Amino acid sequence: MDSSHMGNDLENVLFTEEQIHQRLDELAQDIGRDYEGKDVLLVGVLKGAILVMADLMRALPGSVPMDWMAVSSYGSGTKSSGVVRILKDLDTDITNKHVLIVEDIIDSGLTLSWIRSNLESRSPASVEICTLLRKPEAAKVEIDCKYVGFEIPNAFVVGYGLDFDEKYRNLRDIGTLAPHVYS
Ligand SMILES: O=P(O)(O)OC[C@H]1O[C@H](OP(=O)(O)OP(=O)(O)O)[C@H](O)[C@@H]1O
Ligand code: HPA
Ligand SMILES: [Mg+2]
Repeated sequence: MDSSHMGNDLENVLFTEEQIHQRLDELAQDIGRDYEGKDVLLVGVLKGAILVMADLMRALPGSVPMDWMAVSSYGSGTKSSGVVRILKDLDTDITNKHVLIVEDIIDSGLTLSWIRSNLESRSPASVEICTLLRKPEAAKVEIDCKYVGFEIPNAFVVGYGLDFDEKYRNLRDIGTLAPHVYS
């Protein structure tokens, strides 16, 4: 195991574990109220959303089922080309179901834009999105996202599920990476 201190690789902590949990609790209250009397299926997007899902679902009232999709952006080799391939599809038939997509971050928006229209083509009762983070300045497509944890500036962030080269996902806080890490 890499024994270096991941926390030292952060330039700035943007959100502590406590702030993240508190915000997810607030979102869970809104979601619980909006879906009162309805069955909702949480759909997480692997892998970044695993911790958002874990904390959000435990803050929701009642029993809430979850399912997962894994997708890969590819094409030019750059991140989020907008060309998306399904690596793992849902196990669940979502026809006539209320679907709430759970994400860690909306950056360009290309990933979620594709996933949303893919899910909408399956005749669900509804599709909404809950994301912990959104970067408004980075948007290449507008996404109608009902539940947003925090809006952040256009900087690369890691921690709480978010990675740089598959590292830092297990950091408890979310922060920006120090330049020495990628130079
Ligand atoms: O709005 P976009 O510009 O499309 O970027 C956002 C997506 O990119 C990241 O996932 P990534 O594809 O890196 O995979 P990961 O979740 O496994 O980290 C993140 O978790 C979002 O799913
Ligand atoms: N950090 C980690 N993964 C990401 C980001 C980010 O800022 N944007 C899209 N995927
Ligand atoms: Mg992701």
